[in-house]
Amino acid sequence: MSTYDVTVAFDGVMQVGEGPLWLAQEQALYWVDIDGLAVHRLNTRTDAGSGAHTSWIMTSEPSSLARHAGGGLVVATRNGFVHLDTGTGAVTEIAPSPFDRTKARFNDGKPDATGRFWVGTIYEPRDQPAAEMYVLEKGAVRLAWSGGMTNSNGLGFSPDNRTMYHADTTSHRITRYDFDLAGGTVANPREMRQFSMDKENGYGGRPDGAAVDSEGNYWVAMFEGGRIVKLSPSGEELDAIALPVRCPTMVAFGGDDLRTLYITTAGKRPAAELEQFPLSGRVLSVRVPVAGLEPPAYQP
Ligand SMILES: O=C(O)[C@H](O)[C@@H](O)[C@H](O)[C@H](O)CS(=O)(=O)O
Repeated sequence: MSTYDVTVAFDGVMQVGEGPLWLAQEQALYWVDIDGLAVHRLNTRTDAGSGAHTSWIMTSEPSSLARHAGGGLVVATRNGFVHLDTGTGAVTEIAPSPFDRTKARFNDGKPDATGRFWVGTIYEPRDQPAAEMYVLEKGAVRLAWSGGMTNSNGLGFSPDNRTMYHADTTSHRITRYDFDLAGGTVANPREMRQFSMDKENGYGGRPDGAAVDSEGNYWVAMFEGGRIVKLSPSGEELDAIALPVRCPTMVAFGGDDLRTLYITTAGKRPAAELEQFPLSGRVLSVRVPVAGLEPPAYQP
């Protein structure tokens, strides 16, 4: 395991920091606080001054972000997909969520190279694998698949766009799919990595949000595992980053060279955990030796 120097990128405390997204054009990191109902921006330009941090309050839980090709962001929220004009703060509905909002919300999402925004759900009762995968395509929402998962997470696409990576946090499993970019479909699911669910013997956490680097390796936040794990496309553990928090939630590559890994974390945790890990809820960052990929924009 390499040695990494983890620092605090943003010292505000999130309830459930998630969905980090780097916008190279702005040299800014965006992320959400799911239970805080907020979208945040950190302008990393040294001349940002008092404008370094901005946030916007949503009307329901935001869970993931995509850059909108027309400007601003697409935000996946419990109530549906909205456009956030980050210049004016205006929020405009794109499409309502098509599921029972009393039992589910949108969760982790990623745009594909054609500009579709893939977003899974979390089935909140967590008593059956009833989560779903949706796709926002040209303003319309379609169901990609249903079931087989409880908390949809860990979405990523290989650099050649021929593989989709996906995690179900609850079952501690990461799956690879053959991805048809032109058709927007997946096939041939194969287990990529099954993490131990034994919380009594060296528990390493469960896969949450993830990102794929320019070499095609998959970096995943291990919730309650206190680490980021780097996996090869076949699921072999190549490296790991130990963190000063127990609950990282997702990673995104940023910085002017895409070699800064930003890490969102959960702050809404038991008091004993917050005492042991006082940086819980912050946005962390760490320099890594490989560049990431800037996610594509959503195409309306
Ligand atoms: O993906 C999310 O919604 C957030 O990262 C967290 O809610 C996290 O995934 C979730 O709490 C993990 S679990 O349900 O406790 O396994």
